[in-house]
Formats: sequence, C-alpha cells, structure tokens
Amino acid sequence: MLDVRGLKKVYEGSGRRIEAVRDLTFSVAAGELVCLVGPSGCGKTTLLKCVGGLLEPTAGEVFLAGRKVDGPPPGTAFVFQEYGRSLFPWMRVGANVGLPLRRKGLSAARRRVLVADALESVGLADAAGAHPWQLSGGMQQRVAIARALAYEPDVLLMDEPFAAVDAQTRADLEDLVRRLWRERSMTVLFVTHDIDEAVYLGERVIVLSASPTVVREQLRVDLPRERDQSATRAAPRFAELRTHVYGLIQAAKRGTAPAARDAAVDLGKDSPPVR
Ligand SMILES: Nc1ncnc2c1ncn2[C@@H]1O[C@H](COP(=O)(O)OP(=O)(O)OP(=O)(O)O)[C@@H](O)[C@H]1O
Repeated sequence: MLDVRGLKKVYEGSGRRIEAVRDLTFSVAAGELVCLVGPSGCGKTTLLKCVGGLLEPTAGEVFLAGRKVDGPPPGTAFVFQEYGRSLFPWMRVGANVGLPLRRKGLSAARRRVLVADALESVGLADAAGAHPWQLSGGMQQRVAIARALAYEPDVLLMDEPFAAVDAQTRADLEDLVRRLWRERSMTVLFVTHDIDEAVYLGERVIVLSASPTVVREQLRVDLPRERDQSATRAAPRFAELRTHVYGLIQAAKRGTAPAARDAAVDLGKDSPPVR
C-alpha cells in the first residue's frame, strides 16, 4: 500500500544545512495501523509530510497504491498535533468538517450525510452548530479527526495528534483511533514520541534513530486485537514491548547499539524485514 524507499530530506537555506532524514525504507500494508516512534527532533514530522506529499524529498521516493507521491495524494487525510490551528475559528464545527469535501465535487446532500456520520463516529453528533472555540481541547481534536474521516480516506496520517491533550482525553482518543481503524478498514500511519502510546495503538511499531534518521528496528505488536487501557497496559507482554522500545530509543539518543540483554528479547520474529 505505502512504500517509502531510500527517503532522504535535507533542509537548506540561510547558510544552514540540516539533514533531517538520512535514509528511510519501510512499507505499510493496506489496512495496517503502524506507529512510528523516535527521539524528539528525529524527523518524524518531516517524514510524514513527505509521505503526505506536502514536502518534496531530497532523494528517494514514496509510493502509495503503486503511484509515486508528488503532491497530496487523493484518498489521504492528515490529522496534526495543533488542532487549535487546524480548525477555522469563524466556521462552525459542521462547516469545518465539511470543508475538504468541497474538493471532491460531491452534492450538498451527500456532504451533509458524510459530515453527520463523521461527527457521530467521534461522539460529537450534537456539536455541528458550535464554534471550535466553544469546545474543549479533546473535543476540538475529535473534530479534526471527524474532518479526516468525512473525507473517507484510504490512508490516515496522524502527526502526534494527542500531544496537547490531557492524559484521560488522550486515552479516550487512542481507543477512538483503534475503533475507527477497525470499523473503517483504513491504513493508519501514526507518529508519536510516546513509547507507551506507540505500543498500545500499533499493530507494528517502527523505531527511528536520532536525526539524521534511519529505521532502527521494526517490531510486530503481538498484543490481542481488542485492547483495553487497564488490562492491556498491565499485561506482562506490554511491559516487555515498551521496555524494549524504550531501550532502543535511549540507545538511539546516545547513538549506540541497544544493550545485548534487551536485544535478545524474543521480539517481532514475524516482522517484515527492514530493507
Ligand atoms: N522547515 C524546516 N527548515 C529547516 N529545518 C527544519 C525544518 N523543519 C524541520 N527542520 C529540522 O529537521 C529536524 C527534524 O525535524 P522534525 O520536526 O521533522 O522532527 P520531529 O521528530 O517531528 O520532532 P518533534 O519530535 O520535536 O516533533 C530538526 O532538526 C528540525 O530543526
């Protein structure tokens, strides 16, 4: 579905040259929910923008459903971290959610159905007439998710979408993403710097190195498909996986290989190979 091959991104300008992403290669299968996790500043946002066609790679290529990405691909929706900036404050919630649908050339009646359905999916059926600033941060982020859903994307790209909400709201939104992923059979690429969030949400976790970024390891999350904030996070396997990823991230920050004991943990034997 999604193929990232030899992706490199160098920012140049004002006499500075920053190699944000060095050489990234990985694939995401159709209908997979994959979390990308890495140290702060390792180029996660840069990578996601390249995948979403918002930024041109310096080298390498991104393919989506077999087509090379050279601009925002149809069928792809973004949810960003900064919901406050991604919703238009002067537009009501329903209008915000329906805005991208205008590009699809749908009838007004069909747009109304999609907007209502998306708001219902995120538990905000009653909020269509409100302005974003009348809602809490968590509700605003649910509006941003509804806007992405209304577009009926095949691929949902999420860039640290819950970084700015409180812990309880975050847990609810994590469960919302897993539910919507299952119900709508979307491919989801979810970027986070939060290790627990990556392991809780993902069917697979791709761990990135520090910048300039490469894939450090990929591991399959062999937790039950039905996840629960209490039971899953208390499971020994959850602890094992998060400890392993934590070790990788710490080693990435130091620029060293992970400790031998940690590397020996039986993890991700069925993971796709890192190419
Ligand atoms: N437009 C830009 N111009 C120049 N440098 C940039 C630009 N955007 C990002 N960078 C640099 O590229 C590197 C990676 O940044 P990026 O935002 O992609 O990382 P990140 O992993 O998403 O960060 P964080 O975890 O803090 O959100 C950083 O060194 C950053 O300063």
